[in-house]
Amino acid sequence: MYQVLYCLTDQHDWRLVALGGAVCLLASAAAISLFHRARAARGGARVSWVALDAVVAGSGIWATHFIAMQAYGPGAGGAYNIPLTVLSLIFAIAVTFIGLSISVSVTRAGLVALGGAVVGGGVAAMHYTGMMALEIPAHIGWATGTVTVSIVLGIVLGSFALVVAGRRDSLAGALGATVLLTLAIVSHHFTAMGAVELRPDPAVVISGLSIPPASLSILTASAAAAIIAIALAAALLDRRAKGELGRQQVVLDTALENMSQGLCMFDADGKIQLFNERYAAMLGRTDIPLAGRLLVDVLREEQAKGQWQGDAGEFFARLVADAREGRTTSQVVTRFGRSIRVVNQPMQGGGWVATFEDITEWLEAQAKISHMARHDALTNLPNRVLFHEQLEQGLRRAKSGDQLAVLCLDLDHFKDINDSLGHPIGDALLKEVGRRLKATVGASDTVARLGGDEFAVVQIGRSEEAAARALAGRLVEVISAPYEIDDHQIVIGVSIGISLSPQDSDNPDELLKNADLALYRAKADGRGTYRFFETGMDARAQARRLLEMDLRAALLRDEFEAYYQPIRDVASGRVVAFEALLRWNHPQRGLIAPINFIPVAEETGLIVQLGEFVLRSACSDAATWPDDVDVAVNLSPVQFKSPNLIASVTDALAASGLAARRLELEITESVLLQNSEATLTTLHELRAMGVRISLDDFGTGYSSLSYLRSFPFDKIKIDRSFVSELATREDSMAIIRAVTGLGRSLGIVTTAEGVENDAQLELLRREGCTQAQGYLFSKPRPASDVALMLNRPRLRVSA
Ligand SMILES: Nc1nc2c(ncn2[C@@H]2O[C@H](COP(=O)(O)O[C@H]3[C@@H](O)[C@H](n4cnc5c(=O)[nH]c(N)nc54)O[C@@H]3COP(=O)(O)O)[C@@H](O)[C@H]2O)c(=O)[nH]1
Repeated sequence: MYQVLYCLTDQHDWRLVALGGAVCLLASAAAISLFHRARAARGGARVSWVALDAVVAGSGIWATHFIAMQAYGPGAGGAYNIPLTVLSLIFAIAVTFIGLSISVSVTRAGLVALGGAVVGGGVAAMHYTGMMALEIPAHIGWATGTVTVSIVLGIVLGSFALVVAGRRDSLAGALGATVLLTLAIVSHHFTAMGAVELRPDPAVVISGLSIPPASLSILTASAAAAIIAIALAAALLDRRAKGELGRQQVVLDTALENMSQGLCMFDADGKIQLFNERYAAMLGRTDIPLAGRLLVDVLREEQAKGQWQGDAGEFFARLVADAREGRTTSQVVTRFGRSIRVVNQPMQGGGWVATFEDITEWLEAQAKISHMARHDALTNLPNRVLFHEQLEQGLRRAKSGDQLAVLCLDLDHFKDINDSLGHPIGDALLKEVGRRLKATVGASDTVARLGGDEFAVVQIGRSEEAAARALAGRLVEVISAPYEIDDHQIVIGVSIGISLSPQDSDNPDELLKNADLALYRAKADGRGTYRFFETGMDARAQARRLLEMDLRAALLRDEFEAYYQPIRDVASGRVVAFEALLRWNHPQRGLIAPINFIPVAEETGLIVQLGEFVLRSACSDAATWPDDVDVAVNLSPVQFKSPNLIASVTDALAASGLAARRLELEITESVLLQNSEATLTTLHELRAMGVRISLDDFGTGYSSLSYLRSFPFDKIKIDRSFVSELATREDSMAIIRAVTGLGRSLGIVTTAEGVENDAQLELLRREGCTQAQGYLFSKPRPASDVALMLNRPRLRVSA
């Protein structure tokens, strides 16, 4: 120690020592600044920063050494061996590069210190190589102990310098590290100089390959200038980088605080490094200190306040482990009644970023969409999709011995209500029907709206046939009870088809199809009732579907033809009219009678087209007949629902040129049964055109006499069932007598249908019946036979 002090005070020029110290401080400051830049960079950029740092630090150590050597009195007369001097600079730079490379790339303090120790070792390597370059007329010896101390000082202080520098990039840290690195270099140098033992010897010759002190002064001054330049450049770069960093920080902060998600960044230990306000607000952590705290501590604090439940330690350990093993996790948690999706994304180099998204509204929208996809918007009942699922579930869950019933419901004539009262009333009616259905079925039964006016029910139990029968009866009753909607009194019936599982099928689609077939039967049987599925319904429905397809094709292929049957005046025997009767010339099945296709044509609405065809044909054929022969055309009740009826009659008359008075339209009582106000208006309009109206099949309905009062018919046609029983049944005779009497007193023509023999004709003549029609005169025949039928009173040849 004394030796070192003596060396410093007595053997050195203090002005140059101060200069060396200043150069060393400057070089150390630049080296530490560059060290921070290198630590912040990655890959190739980091290597460049480390290399520049090594040049600055190595040159600084080297320049400090040689400036200090200029201050060293005993060495003043000497020179410096050039190769060793250069080698000392190379050692300084190379060893420093190795040490810095280690410290820059690691985080553990021990390893950072190891890098610092290597830098300290580089200082020593440079110093002693530089000392070997010194050529003076003396022998240089070394005090081993002091040499060791000098090396240890360089290594230890070098380690501390880089550990402090590596801890954080702050001004205090940078200053501390700069001072420590300066101390490492300076303390090593002067301790090492204290170890020098000179034995003067004039015989020692200075080699030719040496550099004189004056030249060395220039060299060290250049090195110092270079260090100052590099230090200034580094400082500038540092300032710029920090400025850029600051701007980026502002941008990052703005982005963080304006994002809709909450964000929190944790280091590898689970300590909160960064978070935004949204995160704190979303998790209700605004009043808890968060920055720099372990998440587990935050959770425990919340737990104490009753704001967090669970095992905080276990939860935290799992998060840390997931991040360590690179697992991204995602879950939805509920906080303060809100649903929050949390995603924990591990980061490279340890730690994780957690993002928090409030998905409450999104989940609600999802639930709404899913509800809408499976429910009917009008009634809020399950729709066909959900009904199918529930039916499948019911079938799966049904225990052995359980039975399941599917009831398909269709409102009777709902379309009429929609058409006459408008859709808002129709909608309100459907809603009320849905409500009544729900109120009537059992708690475990399912009600659905399959579309339009179709509803369905699934019933599960042990004796389902009896239960289904009881429920169907109740439903018919409940749905048929009057409705009061917007001051309208509405009455509507319902038809129900029922299929049972397992007997009818255990397949949901089959069960629905079978219930549908049974529903079709319920409608065909007069509506307002229920029917169970029976085997064979399927075949009948299939046949009906085929017939419907066939009918449509037949219309396109023009396979229909109007036949005519004469109607004779009973008194004179003259043909007064022909009744047009439709026939289907089927290419395979031959001539088909209307009884076999009119009902299907009526159900499908095809009767409208067929009726128009008969009207057109009848009018154009009749226009070619004698002027005193009329034509009668049958009108179906379905044609009265078509808004085109008047137009098609007008068109048929106009197109044929037939006088309206020669056209007779035959309607049955069932026409008057439906929406009678509108029907009567149409009948009056037809009548006003000059067309005559007959009441067909008289006597087969329920209230024939009251219908005679409701419209002034031109003709009553007595059904052939009375005529055929004339000879055998007294009451038939009485009815014919009553009707002909009624006709006479009301001034209405009466026509007896189905006259097959002279006896029947004779009786009718006696009772005063006006006209007769039947096989006695002729069967219905094609238009080409009209002339024949006009000329021959009897034409018994079959048609
Ligand atoms: N809406 C329309 N309905 C039509 C049309 N064409 C026919 N029809 C209706 O089809 C039903 C069956 O008609 P059809 O098989 O032609 O039978 C008619 C006559 O052949 C039959 N008739 C006549 N005389 C006798 C007889 O002496 N014996 C006997 N067993 N049958 C006889 O009666 C049918 C005519 O009846 P009606 O119409 O009541 O005068 C039938 O209900 C037709 O109305 C059409 O174009 N449109």
